[in-house]
Amino acid sequence: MAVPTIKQVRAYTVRGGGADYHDQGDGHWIDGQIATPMSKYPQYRMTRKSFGLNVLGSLVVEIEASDGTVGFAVTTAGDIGAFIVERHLARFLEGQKITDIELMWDQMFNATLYYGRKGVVVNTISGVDLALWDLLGQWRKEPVHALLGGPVRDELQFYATGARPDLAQQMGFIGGKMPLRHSPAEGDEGLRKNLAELAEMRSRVGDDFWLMFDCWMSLDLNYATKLAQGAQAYGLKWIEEALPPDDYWGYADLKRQVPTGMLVNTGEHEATRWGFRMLMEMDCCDIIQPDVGWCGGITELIKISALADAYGKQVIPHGSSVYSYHFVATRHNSPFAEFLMMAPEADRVVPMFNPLLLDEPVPAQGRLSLSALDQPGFGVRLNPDCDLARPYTH
Ligand SMILES: C[C@H](O)[C@H](O)[C@@H](O)[C@@H](O)C(=O)O
Ligand SMILES: [Mg+2]
Repeated sequence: MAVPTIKQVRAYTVRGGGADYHDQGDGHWIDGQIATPMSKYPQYRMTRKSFGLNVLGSLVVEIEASDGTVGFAVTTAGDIGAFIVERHLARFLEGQKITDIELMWDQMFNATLYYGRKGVVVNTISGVDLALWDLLGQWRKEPVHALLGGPVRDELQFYATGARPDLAQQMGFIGGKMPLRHSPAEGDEGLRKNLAELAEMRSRVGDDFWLMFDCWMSLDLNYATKLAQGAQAYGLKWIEEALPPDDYWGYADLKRQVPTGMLVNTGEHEATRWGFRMLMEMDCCDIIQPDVGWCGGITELIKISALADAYGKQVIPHGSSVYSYHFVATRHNSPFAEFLMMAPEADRVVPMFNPLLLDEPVPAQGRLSLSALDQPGFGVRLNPDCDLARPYTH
């Protein structure tokens, strides 16, 4: 059977949730007061939308093959991503065999090296890469995890990220990751509030349920060290993304300074095998947390994960719905996954990329059977009710 070629690549944008899950309505827990690198500016302290965390919006990449098969994927890149796809990356895709994913990835990455390397450009390349894997799965009529060598477990288990770890425990998740709400700008009083919130949650969930802090790049080394030391009394399992992503030196120091047994994790805003090589060679963290929609896609995450395995590191991808589930299912060093609670009060399970994807599987009792991931590609469809725009063509 002749391998089809890529006939056309199309890039759409959409607002309101979806892959850019920070793009939510007012009052959502994810836009409450959460510590960020902008918290030192009082006018940007109370919500993250105030400084523009949701400016990008979702990018939808659709790839049509010569035999009519269509693959798609979504990521966080919005209009910028649509421009890059239509006006730059499409030339490396159209006319290529749909199986030549490594070749297309290498050309997309090297052609954008002069203005990319990380951030929204690699988010965009990731979105194209995920769409290519979806297309291949659609054509071969196989789920992506089968294309990656097959599952090593028959179900996935999840921790939940959100404002209510106590409710996540009742829903059967294996742990709860809380956004850190007070930044160093609020001084020792803010530190006390952070620890009080952890203490309160620990009192609700008992001693064995995992509790973690997500610090979203907002701290300095001294504050992070004091927070970790204070949190030991409440059994904090890990301190996540305490420092800005480029502070490899700070992470290496923090990992040496936290209480024995507490994990230092990071990586969701890191990209490519080279970025994660830095994290591992400098011994910055215990678990790496690449986002498959931001780090370079499945093609790059395969490389990152193999390197991590050689270092004896676990790879627990940042929450990215089906795009990470198919990967996690196939990796020995990915024993659990993240599920972001996207209900405004973090009080019920709703699809992570709601409302953009139809058939998006969600965990029940904190677990997801591989049988829920048996459809071709990533097993999801675009919601036709979502208002897609195509701002650029080529
Ligand atoms: C909950 C965190 O503040 C972020 O919103 C979240 O996207 C990310 O850091 C995570 O690890 O889920
Ligand atoms: Mg995080």
